[in-house]
Amino acid sequence: MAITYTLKILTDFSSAHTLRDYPGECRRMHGHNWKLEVEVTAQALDQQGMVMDFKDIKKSARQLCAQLDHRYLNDISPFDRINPTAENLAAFFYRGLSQQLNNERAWVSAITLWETERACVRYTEDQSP
Ligand SMILES: Nc1nc2c(c(=O)[nH]1)N=C([C@H](O)[C@H](O)COP(=O)(O)OP(=O)(O)OP(=O)(O)O)CN2
Ligand SMILES: [Zn+2]
Repeated sequence: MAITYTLKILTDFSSAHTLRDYPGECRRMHGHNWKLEVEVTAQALDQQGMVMDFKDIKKSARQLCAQLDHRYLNDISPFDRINPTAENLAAFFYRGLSQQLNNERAWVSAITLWETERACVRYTEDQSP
């Protein structure tokens, strides 16, 4: 029987963006209170009986959010080059947090980014450490 544990933490940040080449009002500058969910998965626990300390996941997620908080996203790399869509932001968080948190036993398995209370993207890659 395969066992899988998936942790999830929630944090948030506020920032403005404009969507380039967008045929609607989102091409004008506007802001969101983004909500970020980070999932970390493992199939075995550490000696403390944890996948990973929630505190470590929250710390890394908050540090990355701080780079975007109260900023105009289109000014910040890589969103000065690629559109600051929910999809591209989710990939940015996935890659950044994977670099910081993944180890031989546990890995960032999904990022869910809520752009509004009614719309989010869930981003995943190959499910392996
Ligand atoms: N696939 C995507 N679609 C849209 C994105 C995106 O990042 N990925 N972004 C936007 C805009 O940034 C917009 O601010 C969000 O629009 P929307 O979800 O429509 O939010 P509203 O609250 O304005 O819409 P309601 O109809 O009131 O729910 C657009 N699309
Ligand atoms: Zn928007």
